[in-house]
Amino acid sequence: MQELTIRRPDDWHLHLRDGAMLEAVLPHTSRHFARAIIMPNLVPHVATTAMAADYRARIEKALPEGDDFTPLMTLYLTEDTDAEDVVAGHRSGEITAVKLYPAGATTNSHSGVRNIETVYPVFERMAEAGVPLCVHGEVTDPEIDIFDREAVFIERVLDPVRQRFPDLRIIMEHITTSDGIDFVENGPEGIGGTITTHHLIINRNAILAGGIRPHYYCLPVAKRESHRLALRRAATSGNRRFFLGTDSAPHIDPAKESACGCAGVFSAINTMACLAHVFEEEGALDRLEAFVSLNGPAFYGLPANEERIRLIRRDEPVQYPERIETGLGPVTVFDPMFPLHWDVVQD
Ligand SMILES: NC(=O)N[C@@H](CC(=O)O)C(=O)O
Ligand SMILES: [Zn+2]
Ligand SMILES: [Zn+2]
Repeated sequence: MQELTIRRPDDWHLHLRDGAMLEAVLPHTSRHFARAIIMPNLVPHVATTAMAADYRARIEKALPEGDDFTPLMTLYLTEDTDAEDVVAGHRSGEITAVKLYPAGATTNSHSGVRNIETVYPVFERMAEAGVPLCVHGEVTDPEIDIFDREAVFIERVLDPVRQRFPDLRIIMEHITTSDGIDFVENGPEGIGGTITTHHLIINRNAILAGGIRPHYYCLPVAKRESHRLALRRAATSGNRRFFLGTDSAPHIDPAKESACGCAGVFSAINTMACLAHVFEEEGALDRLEAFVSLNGPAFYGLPANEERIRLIRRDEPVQYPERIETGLGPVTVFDPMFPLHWDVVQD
């Protein structure tokens, strides 16, 4: 039996939704994670500091008794965002970051940004005030092949923004390509990147293995194997610029198992077990703590968590539910397609 003790991890990209879904999924994150960056793509989207404060209160109310979990709130950037509200919200501690969704890029992104230059004045104020920008990095141009949308976004949007606002802290979220890894790795200090659990495990073939597998469909869509290997190398390297953002994104099964299924993988329950497996496979268990517990807070200028969790490798596979009930319908749990032997124990 192998054992590993690490600082309690944080999740730097998480969808908790609202209402009954929030109540059903939150305990699976708060059990293992101390903090999470909470995505603002609700309907209606979290547009102002006041709305973020209300949402935070709903999250705190849904927390299981005794769980110590801090939601780090974000604002959904639109072409109407008030830069002064962003700066004031960040200064007061209510807002940790601002989230850029290109309009139409992903779930609930229709109010996102159409023309990037219209939000340049907001970036200007964010750069001055030290407010980080989280980015869903895909172009939405239908002419661009879906597998190329991340690389093209870097070229058309991210790189120009980075050059124009050298002081803006930017997190390229859920990186799925070696282009994304290169951008973060070779960029200046203020550029970071999150990597999901599932993109370390599946490549694009998983979505079409013997038929359409909607539970492996997420955005950005998984890419070819060489990209997955680049993600693994970056995540397990210890490089401080890369940290975990699970992008755990629950949708009820009928919404995924449909002629036009939603994008999103729900992985909150078994993420730590999957990651321990991946890091063990890469001979990098000693760098798991950097990826899940140290690099993220360092980037965001927050202290690492003091509490510890223990990971134990059991001889027998550890069982996780195939799906959870939510009150709205079942939500399928990410299946890594290998047995999980790692168990998380809290002392
Ligand atoms: N990742 C996804 O496939 N889906 C996310 C949105 C997002 O992070 O792009 C969701 O909210 O469902
Ligand atoms: Zn996204
Ligand atoms: Zn997401």
